[in-house]
Amino acid sequence: MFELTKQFRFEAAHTLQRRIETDSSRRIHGHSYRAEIALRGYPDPATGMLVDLGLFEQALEDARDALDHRFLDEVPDLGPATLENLSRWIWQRLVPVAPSGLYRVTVYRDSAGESCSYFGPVQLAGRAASGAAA
Ligand SMILES: Nc1nc2c(c(=O)[nH]1)N=C([C@H](O)[C@H](O)COP(=O)(O)OP(=O)(O)OP(=O)(O)O)CN2
Ligand SMILES: [Zn+2]
Repeated sequence: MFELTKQFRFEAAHTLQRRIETDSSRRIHGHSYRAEIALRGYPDPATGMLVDLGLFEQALEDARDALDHRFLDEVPDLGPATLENLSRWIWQRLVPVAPSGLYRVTVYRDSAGESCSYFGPVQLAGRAASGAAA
């Protein structure tokens, strides 16, 4: 099994309703984010590639463009702009266009040492079915 990853960066603004740090979180402020998308599978013996990284990059461009230099509170279907919702939103945006083998979307906020990964509904179902601890 191979895992092939591609990253993109985006800068975006948001507000967040929280129980702590309420004032600063509710004010519009910005973060630098880094998204990593992982495909898993086996390379085509003829090309030696799981997928051409150029095609992979094209699939990510639309998601990056929809987030970069945006006010995340206004991005349709995102909900509160948390790392959790961002990673799932990118996954859902990629599902129709990403090469097969989409495995994980991780969104990093490096300045705070934070990240969140979304694995999609198929893997979650598999984990639950196998009795793996959450
Ligand atoms: N489960 C989650 N909890 C929190 C999230 C999240 O995405 N998932 N996000 C936040 C805040 O947005 C995040 O911690 C940033 O905090 P903020 O005060 O806005 O900015 P910082 O000064 O900490 O980070 P910089 O990017 O360096 O400005 C909270 N909880
Ligand atoms: Zn924030």
